[in-house]
This record gives sequence, C-alpha cells and structure tokens, in this order.
Amino acid sequence: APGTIRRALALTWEERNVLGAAFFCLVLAAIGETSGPYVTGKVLDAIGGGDGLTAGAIGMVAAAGATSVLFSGCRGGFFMLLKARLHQSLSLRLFSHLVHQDLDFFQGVPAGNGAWPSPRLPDPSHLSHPIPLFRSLGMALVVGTFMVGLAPGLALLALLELPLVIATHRIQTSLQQSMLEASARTASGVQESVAAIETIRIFSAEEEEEKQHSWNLAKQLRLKERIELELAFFTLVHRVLQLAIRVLVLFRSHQLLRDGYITPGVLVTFLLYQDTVGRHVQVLLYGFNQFLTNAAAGQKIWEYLDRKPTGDVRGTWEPPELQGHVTFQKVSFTYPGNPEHPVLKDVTFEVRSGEVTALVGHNGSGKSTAVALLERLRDPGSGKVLLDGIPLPEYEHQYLHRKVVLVEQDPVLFSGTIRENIALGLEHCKESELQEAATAAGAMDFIQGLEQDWDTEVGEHGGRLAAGERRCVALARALLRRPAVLILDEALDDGDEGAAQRWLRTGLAQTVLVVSHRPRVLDVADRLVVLERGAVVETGTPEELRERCGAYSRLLLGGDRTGGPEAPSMGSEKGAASGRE
Ligand SMILES: Nc1ncnc2c1ncn2[C@@H]1O[C@H](COP(=O)(O)OP(=O)(O)OP(=O)(O)O)[C@@H](O)[C@H]1O
Repeated sequence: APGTIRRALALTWEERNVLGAAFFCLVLAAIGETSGPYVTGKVLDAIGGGDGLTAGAIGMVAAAGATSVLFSGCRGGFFMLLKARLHQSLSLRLFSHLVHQDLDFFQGVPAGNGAWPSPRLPDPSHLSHPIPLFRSLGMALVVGTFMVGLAPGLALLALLELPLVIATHRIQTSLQQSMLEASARTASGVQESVAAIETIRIFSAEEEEEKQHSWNLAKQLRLKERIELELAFFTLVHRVLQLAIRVLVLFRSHQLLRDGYITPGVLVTFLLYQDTVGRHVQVLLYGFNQFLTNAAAGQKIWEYLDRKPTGDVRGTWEPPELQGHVTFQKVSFTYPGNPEHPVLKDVTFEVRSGEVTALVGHNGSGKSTAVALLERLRDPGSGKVLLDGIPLPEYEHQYLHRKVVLVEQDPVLFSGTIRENIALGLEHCKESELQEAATAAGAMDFIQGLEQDWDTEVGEHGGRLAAGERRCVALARALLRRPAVLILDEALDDGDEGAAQRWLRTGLAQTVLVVSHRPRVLDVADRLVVLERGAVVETGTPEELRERCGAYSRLLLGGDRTGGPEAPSMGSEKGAASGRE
C-alpha cells in the first residue's frame, strides 16, 4: 500500500546521512557501470581503425572499471549499513511499543475495534522497503535507454528476452513455494509428535507416528520429483528460446555491421549493456517477489505501531513521603474479554498504614483482580483506588511502581545472577542494604549455600532455582525498595507467617496487603477483608470475624457454600492445584 511505502521511506529518511552516502556511491557506480562498456567499444573501434592500443585508452577502460568496482562495493556497504540501522531502530520502536501495551493485548484479547489481537511481536526484518527495487529499476531503465540509443532495432530484439525471464522466474517461484509448503507440513508433523510425545507413549502410538511420518516424507519426495521435472522442462524451454533470441540478435548484428550501420565497438558496448540489464532485471524480479511476500507482514508492523495503549500514564504526582494508606472506593471492574461477568462490584475497603491487611475469599472471588487494580495493571471501570487519598492515575507511573510493589506466588526472575535479580534497577545500592533485604526475605541461607552465592546464575526465568527460592529472591527484591505498599499475592504461604509484621516494624515496608488462603497467615494479620463473588462481605480483625461466625468462619471451616453451589472452597488453592507447593 502507498501508505506503507511512504512510512518505510519516512523511516529511512531518519538515516539520511547513510542514505545520502549510499546514493552518492550508487550514482558513481552507475556512471562507472555504463561508461565501462562504452569506453571499451570506443577503444575497440580505435584499434580496428588502426590507431593501436594507446596508454590513454587502457587508462580510460581501467578508470571506468575501477570506478564501477570501487563504488559498487561502497554502495553495497552503505546499503547494508542502512538496512542494519533501520532494523535496529525499528526493533527498538516495536519493543518499546510492546512493553507499554495493555495486559489484554498479551492475552490475545482485542482491546477495541480494529486493534490487532495477536500478542506476537512483528518481525522488523519483514519491513518491505522499495529502495533496492528503485535502484535496479533505475539502472535497468538507464542502460536500456542507452541500448536503444546505440541500435534501436537491435535493442527491441534483445529486450524480447525480458518477458521470457519474467515468465520463467514466476514459474520457478511458484514451484519452489509449493516445495517449501510441503517441507513445512512435514516439519510441523514432526513438531506435533514431539510436543505430544507423552500421549504417544501412553497410547503406545510410536509405530503409527512413524508410519504417518514416512507417508509424509514419501509424499514430499513425490512432489519434489515432479517439481524438479517441471523445473528442468521450463529451464530447457527458457534456454532454447533465449538461445534463439541471441542467435537472432547476432544475425541482425551481422547485417548491421555488414551494412555499416554500427561499428564492432558499438556492438561490443551493446552486448555488455545487454548483460547489465539482464542482471538488474534478475535483481528486480527477486526483490519484487520479496517485497510482495513481506508486504503483508510489513503492514502488520505499522498496524502494530499505530495501536495505542488505553492506560492513562500522564500522572505527575511524586510526594517525597508516603504513608501507604490505600482506599478502594466503590470500585467495580469487568474484564474486557468477559464483559457479561463483573468481577468486582462496588468494592469499598481500606488498607491502613503500618498494618498487615489480608484479602481473603474463595478462588475466583476477585482478590488478584483487586491487587491488579492497586498495581495499576488495570484501571477500574468505575470507582477509585486511592493511595494516601490521591487517585492512583495522578501518581507518576514509575514513582507509583517503585512505591507499590507486588510479589506473586510464582514470581518471574530474569536470566542473570541472584545479585542482579535482587538489585534490578538499583545497581548502586549498598552491599549492607542487599544483605538486609535478603536476610529479611529469608533468602540468605540458600544464597550462601550456593556454589557462587550472590553471583550464581538463576537461568532463564529463574529456572535453576526452586519455586520457594525464586519467591525469596523476589521478596528480597521487593524489600530492597522499601515499598510504601507491599502486596504479597500468596507469596507468604509456605514461609514464616510473622515475617510481614517484622518488615513493618523494621521499616522495610510501610503497609502490607496479603492475599492468602492459609489460616495461619490470616490469623496474624491486623485486619481482614473478606470478598465473596466480587463484593466485600466482612471486614475486621481475625478475632472479631471468628466471633462473628459469618463468612470468614465458614471459609475457615472449608466446604462453605454461601457463595452458591458453584463457589469453590478455600482448600482448592492455586498452588496446590498446580503442584507448585
Ligand atoms: N484476564 C481475565 N479475563 C477474563 N476473566 C478473568 C481474567 N482474569 C480473571 N478473570 C476472572 O475474574 C474472576 C476473579 O479472578 P481473580 O483471579 O481475581 O480471583 P481470585 O480471588 O484471585 O482467585 P484465586 O484465589 O484463585 O487467585 C474469576 O472469575 C476469573 O475467571
């Protein structure tokens, strides 16, 4: 589409220095490439006319050749550099756009009309760029015009080859495409078998899979044989027709020479030009094919870059001190992917500064959703979440995420060392602060037990550590930041239940919000907020709620069904269900 080409050119314009140098070399290379055959022809005519081979003639041929070689090399180098730079700047743009997208984008849920739903990042190498096409088209036209100027009739005859080259190229490409598709089908069959290897083993279906694969391979082989035969046939036809045209050109050249319309030098120049046009037409055909193949993928790049996240990150409020007092004020929320099912309904509660507050409720009652709203991973549909009386969107985005820190049950670590993971973003923190955070998080013992203690690599996603160790590292990372609000989404469930109170006392956190199913964690909280089907049904201290014998007591007893027959029990915990504990 013209818009896509315009945007690709606008992006290229940002690298105008390299582009300018590439074009400068391109023009000089083109002059060298066109003047070389011309000078060669003139020299041949001079020799034929009895002038002999002079030093000047040799010098002119050598200078044209050298200009062509030198500037073609530089042109190639500058265009490669341009391509690499465009790739880098586009990759960076795509990535920074990706990390600012709404969470729904990553879950494959369209966030609005016309939004591109796939969470996959488009490949910047698919940018379809017209410059290589312009270059070859320009050269083919210029040299073709010279050919027409030298010998118009001969040029028309020689240019008959063009439709032949185009037709052969199209046939070859479509045959090769069928071959690629067949290979991809066989490869995807292998991938499917590998992915389902457990099922294959359980049903002892190895032999059937082998048979299926051998059938796929045989089909591929038959197709390959047919394609190779067709290719050989088309190549033969192409070569015969090409030869016929060349014979015709030679025959006509002979007539023109005999009648004195052209000199031998002009004929040599003409034939050399014919060769140059042939090369550029080949490049043009291949490039055009690539251009079309990439066009759809390239279009996705621009669609993706046009996709605007809906979250408001314009807040600027950055107070020097925070109390860490959180208020949910009549908050309602519905996931865009499931608009019929409100997840939070008019939820109002407080998380007081200096206290540990626990959110409690059945699976699916909306606890993690409330946490996501407090972390501003999502924004409420109606109502407000306030921190120290100020709505969250008014806080500066990075400030808020430094002050409100979440640790999940199965946190994500980045590949790197334990030290890098804990210090993430605070590389200049003191060693004593690191040690204090790790000790408070209960990570010190296991870190010291590792062969390279703090410098141990955690592997991709922290895969070389046990789930509990990953959690300790994530807790240490959170405590090092001295958060105003520390949120623990089932992150304390296998640890020391009194830890949160100690962190408040030692000033490592100002307020703690715990999401937990474990009675021993809930019992030591200062205050509980009980959620049932997205609504707050009880709040108070653990003693008050036990004495009230209401929703909380029923939850503790397990098997509670006040939420209706479909409400799950406290016992069906996420971690237990996924076998992570
Ligand atoms: N991304 C999503 N899109 C649509 N619905 C969702 C999404 N995430 C959660 N839900 C739904 O929202 C409801 C509340 O989920 P939430 O995870 O907040 O509950 P929870 O109380 O934290 O449960 P658990 O104790 O199992 O963690 C559930 O019915 C769930 O199916």
